[in-house]
Amino acid sequence: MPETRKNTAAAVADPRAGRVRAVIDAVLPCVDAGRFAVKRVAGEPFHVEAHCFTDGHDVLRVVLQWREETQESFHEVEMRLRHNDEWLGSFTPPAPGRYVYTVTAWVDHFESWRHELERRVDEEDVRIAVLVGAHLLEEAAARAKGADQQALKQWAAQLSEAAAQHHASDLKTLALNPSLAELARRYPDRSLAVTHPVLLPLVADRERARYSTWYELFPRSASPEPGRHGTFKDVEALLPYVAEMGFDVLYFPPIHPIGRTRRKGKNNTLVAQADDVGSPWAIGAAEGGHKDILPELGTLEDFRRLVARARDFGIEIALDIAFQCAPDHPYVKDHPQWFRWRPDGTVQYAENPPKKYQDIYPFNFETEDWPALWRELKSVFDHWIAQGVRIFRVDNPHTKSFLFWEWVITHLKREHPDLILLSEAFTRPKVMHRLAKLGFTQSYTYYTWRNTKQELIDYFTELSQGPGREYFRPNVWPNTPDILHERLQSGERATFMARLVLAATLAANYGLYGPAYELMESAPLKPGSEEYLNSEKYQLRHWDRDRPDSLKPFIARVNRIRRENPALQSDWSLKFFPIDNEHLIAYGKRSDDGENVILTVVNLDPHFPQSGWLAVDLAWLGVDPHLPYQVHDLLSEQRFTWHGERNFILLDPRHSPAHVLRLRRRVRSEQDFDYFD
Ligand SMILES: O=P(O)(O)O[C@H]1O[C@H](CO)[C@@H](O[C@H]2O[C@H](CO)[C@@H](O)[C@H](O)[C@H]2O)[C@H](O)[C@H]1O
Repeated sequence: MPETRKNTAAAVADPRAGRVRAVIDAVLPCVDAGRFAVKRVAGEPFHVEAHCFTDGHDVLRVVLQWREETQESFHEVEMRLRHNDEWLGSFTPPAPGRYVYTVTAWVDHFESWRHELERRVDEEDVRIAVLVGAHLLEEAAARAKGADQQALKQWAAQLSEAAAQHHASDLKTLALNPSLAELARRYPDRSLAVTHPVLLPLVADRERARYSTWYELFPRSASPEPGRHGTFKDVEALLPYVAEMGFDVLYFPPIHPIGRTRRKGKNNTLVAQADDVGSPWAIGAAEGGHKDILPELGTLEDFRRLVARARDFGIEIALDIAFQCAPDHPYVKDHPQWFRWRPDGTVQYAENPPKKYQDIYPFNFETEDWPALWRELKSVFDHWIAQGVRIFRVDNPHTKSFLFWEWVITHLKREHPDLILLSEAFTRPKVMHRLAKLGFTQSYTYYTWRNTKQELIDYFTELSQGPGREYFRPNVWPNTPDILHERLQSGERATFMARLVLAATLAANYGLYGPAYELMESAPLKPGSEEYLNSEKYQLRHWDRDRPDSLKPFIARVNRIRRENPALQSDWSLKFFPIDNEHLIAYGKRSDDGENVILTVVNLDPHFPQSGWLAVDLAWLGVDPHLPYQVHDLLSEQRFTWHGERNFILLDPRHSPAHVLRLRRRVRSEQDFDYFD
């Protein structure tokens, strides 16, 4: 039966249905009418808006209802009318997990009566209205119990009695007594209430989902001795280095045994030499597969110790989940049905067009044995979770089945609500968004390829203000082992600094691939290529991390600024400000309470000083237009006193391509002298 006819039939069957007058037109936020979850952070208020009204001018009451997904009873929060039939309410999900919320509304006869009585002046009208009120209070008393019931009955009797004796103004004072109204409000008649038909889902993550600072390194290049394969113990020795730079997530490309058949050689060559180490994403060899560790890196014990040591430095280890197999992977022999075999007995290698991955087989998600495949892949996550890992970067998720992702993420997050999954899908926007909707906590973005002022403004406005922000949390990277953008190929220090400042201040989640970044590695494989020359993807590298020109101190400062300024730890407050120079970009971010305000200005031209007049919005900054204010450059420690909206900016890339300015408003102290806070 068509949906509308079913509804009509149900309405006729329910004797109440035709009497319901409250309408819930929309409940926001919601993603695809409730098909997917909105994302927020546990411990932070979640604001809900409902569009509710009724015919005529009776008064509505509207409540927001929410509960943990697995609980049965709802918590209820009264919503308040803002204007224009828009009702607001909020609740704070107490812990990471899945929640549901909805809205219930009803025409409230008691509130309507009060509203009506307030407007009455005619003595006889007031008297009748008061009698009506007495009747409503008796009804409320019938719904109440104990002392409340007695109080309501008493009030009803008082009103009936008073109606016969008192003047209109006394009657009104008596009837509109606010504390008695409060009591009556607790016992509303909800028999004709309507509830929004969809229980909307909400995923509450832990804080690191909103604010995280990632550093990617290849453990095999962590050795202090040139030519020796790095180990987890070497990475342990690098933890202070990573911590000093202020990173809180340390992410490794796959750490598993690497296939030998079709192993790739240095610089992505298709024939490996005897000493070539292969690509870590070519997972699986005689030594094992996705649950095993490449013996050269160390043992499972070493790994567990590294995870624990990292935690002492405030760093979480993130692993790469790359669901694909080198031809030598044990799965290929043990579960041949998980691969698509061609008539000639071969498997077509994996691709992410135009890239070709000749050294790996993709799984066939159309296999009839899919339940076993799904369970096995989930057990890979389970295995690493059992070793203490809670953050995963998922390789190329768009080349695997969407149904699988929804299933596996739902189950994993139900069991471990603190999991963070970063989706590495540099593909079509709609596909990236679908993956985020399916449950990925964070998503890679196109930031790497957004370089001009207008590109950055358009892209970050979309990310921070567009409807996708309800479920798509950007994680922006100025470089990755796969992407050495043309701009960075110039090797200019100012460009590396500017791209870093942009990433770190435009996005609350950002990461970089080091030490290539801090050492400003800039040589491409060949002209026009975005691949690094002598990429660590195919060979060991030895890095001189102590090089005097390293950007390490600069990165450490930028990350410290992020840590000390809540304005930079979330995305939605971003606001761009006009500045009359195409090479200068300016924007602000502020904390939820408006106390912490950061203005960033970046010179996108690495060669020349650029200057311009910046126009800020004083009301947005929370600055009194009649007082001067100070901006404190947290990069250079310079302080500038500004007046009014328009202020002059000059940025010389030879010194610093950016200002990260903390607003210091003028305040008056108790001793009555002025200072900047
Ligand atoms: O496809 P993307 O560009 O998003 O990159 C990710 O996935 C690739 C496949 O896992 C991975 O590619 C690397 O590993 C392949 C398998 O060993 C190898 O054939 C490629 O040459 C190598 O770049 C890429 O690193 C990863 O980020």
